[in-house]
Amino acid sequence: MSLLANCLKGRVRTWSLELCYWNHGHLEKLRQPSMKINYANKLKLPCAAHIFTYTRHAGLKLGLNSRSFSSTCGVFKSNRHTTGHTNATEEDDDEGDEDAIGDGEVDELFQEFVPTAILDGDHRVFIVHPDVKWGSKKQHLTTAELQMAEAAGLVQTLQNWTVVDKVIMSTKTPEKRRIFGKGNFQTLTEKIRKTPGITAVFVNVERLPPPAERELQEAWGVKVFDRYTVVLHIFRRNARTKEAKLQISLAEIPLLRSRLKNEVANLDQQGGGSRYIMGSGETAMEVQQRLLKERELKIRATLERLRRKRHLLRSQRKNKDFPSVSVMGYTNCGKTTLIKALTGDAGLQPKDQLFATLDVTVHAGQLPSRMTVLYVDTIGFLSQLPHQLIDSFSATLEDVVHSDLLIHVRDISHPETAYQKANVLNVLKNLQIPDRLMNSIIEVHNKVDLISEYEPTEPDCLPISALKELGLEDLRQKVEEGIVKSTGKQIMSLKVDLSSPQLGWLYKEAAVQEVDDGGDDCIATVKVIISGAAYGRYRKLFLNT
Ligand SMILES: Nc1nc2c(ncn2[C@@H]2O[C@H](COP(=O)(O)OP(=O)(O)OP(=O)(O)O)[C@@H](O)[C@H]2O)c(=O)[nH]1
Ligand SMILES: [Mg+2]
Repeated sequence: MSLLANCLKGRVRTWSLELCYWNHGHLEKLRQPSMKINYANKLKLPCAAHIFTYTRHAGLKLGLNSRSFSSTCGVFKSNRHTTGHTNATEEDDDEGDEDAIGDGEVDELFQEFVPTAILDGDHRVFIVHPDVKWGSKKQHLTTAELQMAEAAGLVQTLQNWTVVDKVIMSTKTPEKRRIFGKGNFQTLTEKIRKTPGITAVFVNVERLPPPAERELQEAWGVKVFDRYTVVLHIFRRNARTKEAKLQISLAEIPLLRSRLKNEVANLDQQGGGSRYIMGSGETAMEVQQRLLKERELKIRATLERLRRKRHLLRSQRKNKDFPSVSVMGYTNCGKTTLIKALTGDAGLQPKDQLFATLDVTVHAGQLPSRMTVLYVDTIGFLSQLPHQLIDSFSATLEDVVHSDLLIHVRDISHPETAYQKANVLNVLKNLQIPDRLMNSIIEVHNKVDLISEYEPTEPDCLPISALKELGLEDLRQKVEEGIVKSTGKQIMSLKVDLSSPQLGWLYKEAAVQEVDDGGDDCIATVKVIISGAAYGRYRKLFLNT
């Protein structure tokens, strides 16, 4: 009490710090009406495991602005990365938009609460892959070695993270807290404890429940991560746009909840976790849970505002009559490289990195008939990711649902290519992509340049190399056929009277490809891509039929 009170002394204003709670049993109530709210920047609290603060002003209860709040070893930490990079996404143009969501507002939410385990710098990682040999959890179409290679790839994607050692250990009981049987667990624990210099263990499972995470951490004496945590960390480092940042913040809420449960369980062991906070009628756990709930609602509301804006932009695109093609596939399969090759958009930056693209971006390209299409670059998929993560990105993936055609890019040189395909189709199924789109998928086998003798593995697939620009003309042709089919547009040759407004009308309402007047001043043959509805209007207006 005295430490905190002394630290705060002398800083002015009308706010009051209502309570603070210390892990070593102190329960204090402070009432200092003359305290400045951003004191916490300067505070260093040597052994506070939790500080819960909320302020009251004119009867309103407000969450403390955590940008100015830091707890030395608390559940949350603030973090301020600077990201200089921007992506040309639709959201960039906020000017004149009354409902615009400011960068500051989003950054504040993004930086506000970060699960501490994610923040703690660089890691020397020991990877454990539980190999389930039978039962419903057994993975088909892949092997433990390939899964381990993917796990190592995830770690190596993170700058300054290194893999120190890896172990594949078989288990019959992956759902148990310790995941492995007694003997294997003991062998593993000895190996981990004997490996010098490791700072974390990455258990290659979808999600570890909080009690399991706590127990493993205690047994191994270092931080323990699951796939969810590692992937979120990659996302956090790669996020550029407002929407991606908010989606990540939303996906982190379950992690924050788990950490909270672990912290409170630790406090309970010390005899202090379930105490009521004086005057509030709530326990420490309840206060934090409430704050998290409030945060979740705020993020969801902001995402909804962005979603509405995205919806508006999408309908504007539709009005301009540009068909859209969503390019999706497993992470690192070459989606961005392909769009760059199809559109010549130099702004696109393909990278040999998992989850390089986190933002949906749209790029215009031309088809053989000179029809303009918009290619939508999307976030890559990964096997064994919890629904929460996919759900938080579902607003972004709405673009996929609303496109006219899908291209499924596969890295055909990858040893797990069949497994990756099964995962992508599974995610699409869960996203409830309409049948008409599922049936329109163009499957592209990318990176054929890396295979000495390519043999098609399924009918109707197109071999290409996005990097070497091979097979792209065939792909454009196939996209055009698909678009014509899915949009109900037709390619027609019309005899047009050049003395009437017909040609001008066609330029406005359809996509004119060619005008051939054959030396005749009055009549031209015009090749046009036109929707059934527009052609009906044309006939009514100019042909009286
Ligand atoms: N050899 C070869 N490499 C390719 C080809 N296409 C893409 N790549 C490489 O594969 C890596 C990943 O490419 P990206 O286009 O970033 O892949 P992505 O699917 O957009 O990846 P995420 O956005 O991370 O999901 C890069 O190093 C590319 O140069 C190809 O046809 N041949
Ligand atoms: Mg990409």
